[in-house]
Amino acid sequence: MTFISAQSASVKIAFTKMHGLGNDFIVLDNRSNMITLTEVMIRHICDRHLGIGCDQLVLLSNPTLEGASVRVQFFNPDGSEAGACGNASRCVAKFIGHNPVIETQNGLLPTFKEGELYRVVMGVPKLAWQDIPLSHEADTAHLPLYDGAACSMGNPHLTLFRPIKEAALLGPELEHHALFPQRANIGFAEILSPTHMRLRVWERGAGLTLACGSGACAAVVNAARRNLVKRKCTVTMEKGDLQIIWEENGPVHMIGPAETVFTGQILMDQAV
Ligand SMILES: N[C@H](CCC[C@H](N)C(=O)O)C(=O)O
Repeated sequence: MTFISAQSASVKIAFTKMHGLGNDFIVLDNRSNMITLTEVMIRHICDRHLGIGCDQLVLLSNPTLEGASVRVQFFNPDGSEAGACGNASRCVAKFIGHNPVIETQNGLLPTFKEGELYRVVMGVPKLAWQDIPLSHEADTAHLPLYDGAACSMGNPHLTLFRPIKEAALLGPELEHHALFPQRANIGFAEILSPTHMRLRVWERGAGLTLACGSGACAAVVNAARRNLVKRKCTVTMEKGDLQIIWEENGPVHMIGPAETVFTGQILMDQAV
């Protein structure tokens, strides 16, 4: 329930704090259409010192597509909007309940509660250079950048098969590399076996995060394309595992936890 009260020049916005394996989110339920978010407000809410703090802000609104339960928009702390956010999609499935179909920029994502975990069908990965997008034609399975591989899960991902400790070092520069006209999320994957990898992601617009759901999907797709792993693979990140399954000629499934931490209200200066 979104609670809005306007006192002089400030407004109170109700929120729910959630996370998926430590990738944390502020969820704003705007199905009552009471909130008008600006980029300045998004950056303020996401700020871990001046606002509440999160890796992404998740805005829920009424669906516009046939078959959708809820429309979801994902915003990075720098104010940019992302077409996909796997960990947040599991949190939305928990928040809404009853296996909602999530409407995103990338289409409809079916969700399913499975015991204490949530499955999100994340869509078919886009492998063509134009769809990632890249700035020019390239073999997206073997890029000149550290021999990485790229795909889109509704957001651009470069996967490097390099030590995860290099994420903080190489991530910032590669996020803004000229090869990615919309920037990119940079995943560092250590292959442990044909069915297990360790992953750390430098996220576009957010920096180093503890987990990245779409990044885990992209890493399995990119590794499977190079026969480094099977299409069903466990991805271990800092606070736990995701199970990723890439169907033959089909969508990627992601299965993992979603936690609610607290609810509250943030007081925003209307001028923000
Ligand atoms: N930073 C990403 C969005 C969040 C992805 C991540 N938190 C996930 O769980 O997929 C981007 O700009 O594409």
